[in-house]
Amino acid sequence: MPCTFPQGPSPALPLPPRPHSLLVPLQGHGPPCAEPNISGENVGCTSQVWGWDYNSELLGSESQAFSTTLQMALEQKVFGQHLATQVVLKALSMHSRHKQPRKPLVMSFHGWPGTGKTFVSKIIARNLYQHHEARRRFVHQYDAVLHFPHAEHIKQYKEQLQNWIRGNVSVCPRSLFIFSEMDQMPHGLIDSIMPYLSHREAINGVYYGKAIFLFLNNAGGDKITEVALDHWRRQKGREEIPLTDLQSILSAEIFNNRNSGFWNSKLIQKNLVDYFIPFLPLEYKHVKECIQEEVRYQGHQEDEDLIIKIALAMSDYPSEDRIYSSKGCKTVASKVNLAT
Ligand SMILES: Nc1ncnc2c1ncn2[C@@H]1O[C@H](COP(=O)(O)OP(=O)(O)OP(=O)(O)O)[C@@H](O)[C@H]1O
Repeated sequence: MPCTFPQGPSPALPLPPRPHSLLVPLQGHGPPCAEPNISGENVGCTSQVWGWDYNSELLGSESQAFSTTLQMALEQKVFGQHLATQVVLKALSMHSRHKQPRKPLVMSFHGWPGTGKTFVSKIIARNLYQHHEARRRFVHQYDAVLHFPHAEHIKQYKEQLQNWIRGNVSVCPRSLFIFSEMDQMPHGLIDSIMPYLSHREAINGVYYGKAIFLFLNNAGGDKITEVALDHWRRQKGREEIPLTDLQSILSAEIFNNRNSGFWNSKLIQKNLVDYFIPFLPLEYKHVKECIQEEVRYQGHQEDEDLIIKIALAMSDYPSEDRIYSSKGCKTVASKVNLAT
């Protein structure tokens, strides 16, 4: 069963003419089709080669083991994001248990830079697909700035994006799609994948319910910070910030904000995003933990004074109280490198 697929775009260049290819879904026991990944390279997707079928649902004890390992990774490595980690864990555990989930799992991460959105998406990818070769085949990253730089090419991008998703899911149903820099996404582009995110059986023989979509956005970050700051000013704990309020604030904000890739998006209107996940602004103590982690990673001796100095310098918002780091933990590695 031969398959041909479109090639991915050359980053930041006008798109080459794209072949109209016939996408043949992999049905049960046929030989593996070549898979289009973002680099345009064709690789197969035989999910069993690593001793584990990544395309099948997790059964009882496997599901429990997956949840426990993911929970440990999130709790140990991610600082100050109790809301995000709770929701991610619940959503993934539920989705991975089902043989035929009703729809793909769609999560939208929101927050200031450096708060852990990409970091968490990497932890998810690593835990879902432990083998690096599996990650290469099942995990697909799209960077709006890199892959969709020219708003005037939106028509081509729409077709291309549909082809990539259709092609990837037809051979690797449990594919993970990560869209970063969503704020730079040309308006309307993301709606082109709407049919794949809806509740359906299969479209032209391809079933999308097992796929997972993650959207990473800065849009909504200011609103999250407003809510967090308001809580802090009313002397309420970070843990008391209500998730449900934030979720509705986020969906409204990204729909109405012209600086968001979801501006006026039908995906939002039709409620196809399952979870809007807030990444809270990081406080001094979280930045300090990031610095400690980085000091260890770079193999330096822990120097408490130095760690405090860097963490204090990074806590800069709002200017009068300096509770949060406006860059999160983003520049920690270079700061530690320079200071040691
Ligand atoms: N909450 C966190 N806990 C632990 N480390 C973090 C956290 N947030 C950020 N980091 C560290 O900072 C680095 C940069 O963060 P990350 O790339 O996840 O930010 P981001 O939220 O995706 O930012 P942007 O919106 O600019 O893409 C991570 O690789 C990680 O080392």
